Amino acid sequence: MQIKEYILWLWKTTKGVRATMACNTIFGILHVGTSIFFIWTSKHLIDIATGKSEGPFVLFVCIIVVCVVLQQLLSAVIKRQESLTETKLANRLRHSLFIHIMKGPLTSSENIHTGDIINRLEKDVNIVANLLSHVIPSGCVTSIRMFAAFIFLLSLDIRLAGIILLIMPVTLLSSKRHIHKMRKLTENIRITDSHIQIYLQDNLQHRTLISALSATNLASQRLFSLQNILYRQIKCRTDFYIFSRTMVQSGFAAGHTTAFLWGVFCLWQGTVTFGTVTAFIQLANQVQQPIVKLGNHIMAFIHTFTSVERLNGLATLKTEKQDTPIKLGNMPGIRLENVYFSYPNDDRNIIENFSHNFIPGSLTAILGKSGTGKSTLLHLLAALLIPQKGNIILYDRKQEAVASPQTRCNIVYVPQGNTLLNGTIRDNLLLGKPDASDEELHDALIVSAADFVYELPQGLNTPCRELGTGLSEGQAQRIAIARGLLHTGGILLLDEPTASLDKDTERILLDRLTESVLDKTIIIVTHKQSTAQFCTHIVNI
Ligand SMILES: Nc1ncnc2c1ncn2[C@@H]1O[C@H](COP(=O)(O)OP(=O)(O)OP(=O)(O)O)[C@@H](O)[C@H]1O
Repeated sequence: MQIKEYILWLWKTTKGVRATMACNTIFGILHVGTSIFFIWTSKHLIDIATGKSEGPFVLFVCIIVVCVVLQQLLSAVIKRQESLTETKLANRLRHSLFIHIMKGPLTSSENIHTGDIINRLEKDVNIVANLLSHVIPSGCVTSIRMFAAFIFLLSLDIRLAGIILLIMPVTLLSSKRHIHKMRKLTENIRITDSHIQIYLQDNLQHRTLISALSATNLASQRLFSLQNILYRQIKCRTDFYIFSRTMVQSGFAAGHTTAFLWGVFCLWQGTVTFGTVTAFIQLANQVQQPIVKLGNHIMAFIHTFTSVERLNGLATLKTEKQDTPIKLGNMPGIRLENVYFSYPNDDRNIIENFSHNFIPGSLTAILGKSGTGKSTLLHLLAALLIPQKGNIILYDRKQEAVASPQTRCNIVYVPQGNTLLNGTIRDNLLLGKPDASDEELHDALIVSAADFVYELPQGLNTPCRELGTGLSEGQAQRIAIARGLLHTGGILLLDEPTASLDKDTERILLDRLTESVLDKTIIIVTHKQSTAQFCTHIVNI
């Protein structure tokens, strides 16, 4: 990413909070104004006190008190505003990226591990939000503070101001080589950090398996070595940063000391007043703090490059076109004509010249060896994948439509395995139909042979913990079928719905499905002949 694109990306991200950011900057400038005014007043006050000039002593004391109170008030307002802007920015950015990823086609984000996505949405978003809400407004104010202090110094004594110019080695930090090296170091750190998050997520999610394989020690060693890599990378960046920072600060310290000694010398010579020297020392501080701050801001700006690149990687993932859904009649059919499909970066045709007509109201079993492409076929029917060649057409008596995200409203897809989300059984069912009544929930649970729910102590309010923990695989699958049945859509796709069921439960489920679901075209992927026997059609792939 080029610096221009980086800045443009940041600019776009500030949409909606630009006014607040501008306000924060204005408050910061007011803070600078009061600081400079404070210094000017204190100079005069000291000159009046030491008899070098005349003026209203009490008025100057009052002005100083007002300046101090104003500074405290402004600091409090700035802190509050910065914190609120940061949260707002982070929420907006996280929300828009979340929606973007969720709307993407199946193949768009699957090369990025969920752990990495979460790491980006958490840490990189926070880094960017901090830069925009805090670093940039503060950088503007800091530069103005330096400039104002310098002009004031110039008005006091041109020679003292000249000395201040010597203490600007901060430019070292913005040299091209320096930026390039910091970017590289930060990039490596963020990648390793993501690897650790992926590793933690995988291992924690599969901790039962890891224990069963007695691989806890191995898991611990691997985590330790990943953490060691991160430690070394952070150490390397910290050393480099501390070295640059020390160079900058040493330059400043030398300039500051020279300036101070020069001021004392002028006082000794009687060429400046005591008030001027006090003002000078305060102004030198007004320059010192900003220089240190500016150095940190430049670092934060460089660190954020990597985060912006990582977030841009998510923001540029493909999305599906969001057009008006095409709703077909109650019981549509679906026709495949010479369909070819292969996954990206894989030359193999998983689906090759496949044709079949799933007629309205039919109940079809798709049989085939493991890995032959049965789940892929369901994904194609649901338009979660798009074929390279051939047509997939949904139709009813009146119209036809090529399978696309727009036709997905006609599809109810129940994937393989446990797909329950964190929440209660009721929450999971309502995902299928948010306004479903208890009676509708009851009917769907009966048809999917999941009436065991009513025997659980908490019934519909039973919590489904992570990945449906607390329920058996077969129970979770039947609740997922009930959820699918609640969803509107005339084509029901079931991927291995009976895989975890005993013979009796399998029969009850299929009996009830065939008796009650009369308004849907049903397609079942299965390995079991016993399931296929219930179907009106069989397709082998
Ligand atoms: N996201 C993917 N990217 C690349 N290749 C994939 C992807 N998903 C599946 N495949 C490949 O596509 C082939 C078909 O997979 P699919 O899951 O459709 O098989 P299946 O018939 O449903 O298998 P099973 O009966 O074991 O569930 C496999 O060889 C698999 O390696």
